[in-house]
This record gives sequence, structure tokens and C-alpha cells, in this order.
Amino acid sequence: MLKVSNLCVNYGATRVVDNLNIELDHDEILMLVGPTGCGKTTILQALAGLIPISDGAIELGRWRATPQKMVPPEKRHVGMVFQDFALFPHMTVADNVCFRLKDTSLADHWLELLGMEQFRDAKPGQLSGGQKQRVALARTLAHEPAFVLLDEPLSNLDAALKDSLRWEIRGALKEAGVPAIWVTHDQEEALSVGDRVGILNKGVLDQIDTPETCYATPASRFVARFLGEASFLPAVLHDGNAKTDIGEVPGTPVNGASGAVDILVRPDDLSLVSHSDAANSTVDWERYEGESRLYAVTLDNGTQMKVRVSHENALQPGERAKLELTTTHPLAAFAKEA
Ligand SMILES: Nc1ncnc2c1ncn2[C@@H]1O[C@H](COP(=O)(O)OP(=O)(O)OP(=O)(O)O)[C@@H](O)[C@H]1O
Repeated sequence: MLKVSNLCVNYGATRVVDNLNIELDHDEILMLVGPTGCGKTTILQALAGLIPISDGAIELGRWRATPQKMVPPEKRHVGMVFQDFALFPHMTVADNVCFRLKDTSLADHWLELLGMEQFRDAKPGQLSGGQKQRVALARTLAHEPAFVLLDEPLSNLDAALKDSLRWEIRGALKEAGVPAIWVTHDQEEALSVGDRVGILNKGVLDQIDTPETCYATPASRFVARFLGEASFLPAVLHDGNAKTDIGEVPGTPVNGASGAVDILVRPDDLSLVSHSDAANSTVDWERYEGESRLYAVTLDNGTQMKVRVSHENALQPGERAKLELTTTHPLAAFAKEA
């Protein structure tokens, strides 16, 4: 188990990672997300042993690193995967994967598993971005790392490739059976391929939990907004029931919120009907998304909500419409902001 306890990292007088606690099971994948500059790369560098830590401990198997006891990267058996692939351009695929490797049979195993065996003799310059990343992953896993750190491995690839490669990477990590921390900017990637998601806010982990829990019951408004479109609708929460101007739904209190609250509403928790006698809102703007349309709609009570509907349902800005809560699952209820 990879265990990070009360980890703090300072750059000079500035604390960049504050009291981080993570425990990862032997084959668990944690997706680490957060806004730019919140400390994601710093965490990976600290775990890899590339920078000193200021407080706390990192441990895995037989080693334990603290501010007093630096464990060098090679003793941690860490595998790293970067967005720019970091392959040697003058070496073939096979030589890249076998670089400093004692048992080269593992290289063949991972090249085959990642569909790259026919490119053994190619140089990185002859490969596409996705192929390069497969080689980089094969190289990392062939070295039998004790844990793997991935720093935005898909950010240099186009959208269509990202979608398939993320599942290949997940499959390979699961096959290797190692804990992994995967930094991404992509909230869809974070929610789909990880076993758990950690959301970092200015160096502090706001929440670490399953994707479903983080999305449906965020620990804070920051997490709610970071993981997707979020609208906050005034409601009165009583006995697990949230009453709003546009319908009643089950409510789950966050941090003991009760009475006058704001419930978190996602765009697919709502329906929007035009030409209704019971119109209660006005369309502000529309974003065409192909399969669907996203609307911003202001209710007559002044609250702006985002709602996603079928692409067939075209409304114009300024048009009156009826917005209704249609979900039956419980919505997270937050105390009113001061
Ligand atoms: N070597 C350094 N010396 C001083 N400050 C640094 C150093 N490296 C990073 N920082 C600062 O530490 C903070 C965290 O940086 P970090 O690169 O970990 O963020 P990040 O979440 O990975 O950002 P991004 O998503 O943009 O890659 C930032 O404010 C950054 O400016």
C-alpha cells in the first residue's frame, strides 16, 4: 500500500502542498485534479523523490521517506509517465523499452499487450503521439515499478485518441497490479477511468472518494463546480426532502446543512419545456453540443440554472420556458454562503 501521511511541501516560505493524506491499495488508480498551480505536479515530484518534503511521510513496502530521511528515486521503484513521452529519439522502440532492463522478456510482454510489437525496430520519430505514449508506458511497466505516477499522459493527444488510450492505460495498469496516481486536467477523464478521484484546491485535498460520490455529493461548492456544470438552487431542506420553486426532490445534507439551503443541480437533473402556460424562466443563452444543447436559463426568482436537453429541443435566447426538476436521486444540499 502506498501511504502518504500529513505531507507538506514548501517552496521557500510558500506552502504549496498542505497536509496531504492518501492511502492507495495495491492496484488502485487515483485521479488527481485541480486548477492550474494547485500543486499536482509538486505532489508527483515529492512522491517520486525529486524534491524534498517539508513535513509528513511517504511510505511503500520497505521504504519510508520523511524530511529527515530522503529516499532517492531509484530506491522508491517509481515509474513515471509524462505528457511529452520522454523517449530517446535515437533509439528504437525496443531499445527504449529495454533501456537498463535486466529481464527483457517483460519488454516483449508489454509491447505486445499495448499493441506495439510490430514497431519494435521503429524510432520514436516514426510513431504517432498515441503510439509514443504506449511505448513510454511499456517502458515504465517493463521495469516492474512499485507504483506509477502519470503527469497528464494524454494532454498532447487529440480527443478521439484520448478516449480509447485512456482505457488502454487503465487496463495496462490493472494488469500490472500497481498503485497509480494520474494527474489530469480533464474532468471527464478523471470521473471515468479512476477508481477514486482527489480534488486539490490550493494545495489542500478538498475531497478524495469514488467518482460517483465526488460528482453527486461533493464535499464543497468548489468540488461541485470543478467536476462539472453546477447550479445552486435555493431550497428548504426538511427530513431529507428539499422543496424548491421548481419542484421537490430528495436532499442529502453536506456538512449537516438544514433549513434554508442551496441544492446542487446538474444540467441533466432538469427538464425545459417551451410554449408552456406555466413558464417560470427566460432563456439567457444556448450552446449547441451535437447530441444535446446546453442552456442557461434565469428563473423568475432570479437564480440562473444550466440545463441540458436533446438537440431537437431548440429554444432562442429571450424565450419563455418552463424549467422543472425531474431527477429522483438525492441532490446535495449546501448551507447558504455567508
Ligand atoms: N521550483 C519551484 N519553485 C518555486 N515555486 C514553484 C516551483 N515549482 C512550482 N512552484 C509553484 O508551486 C505551485 C504549484 O505548482 P505545480 O506545478 O505543482 O501546480 P500544478 O497543479 O501542477 O499546475 P498545472 O496544472 O499548471 O501543471 C505554483 O504556484 C507554482 O508557481
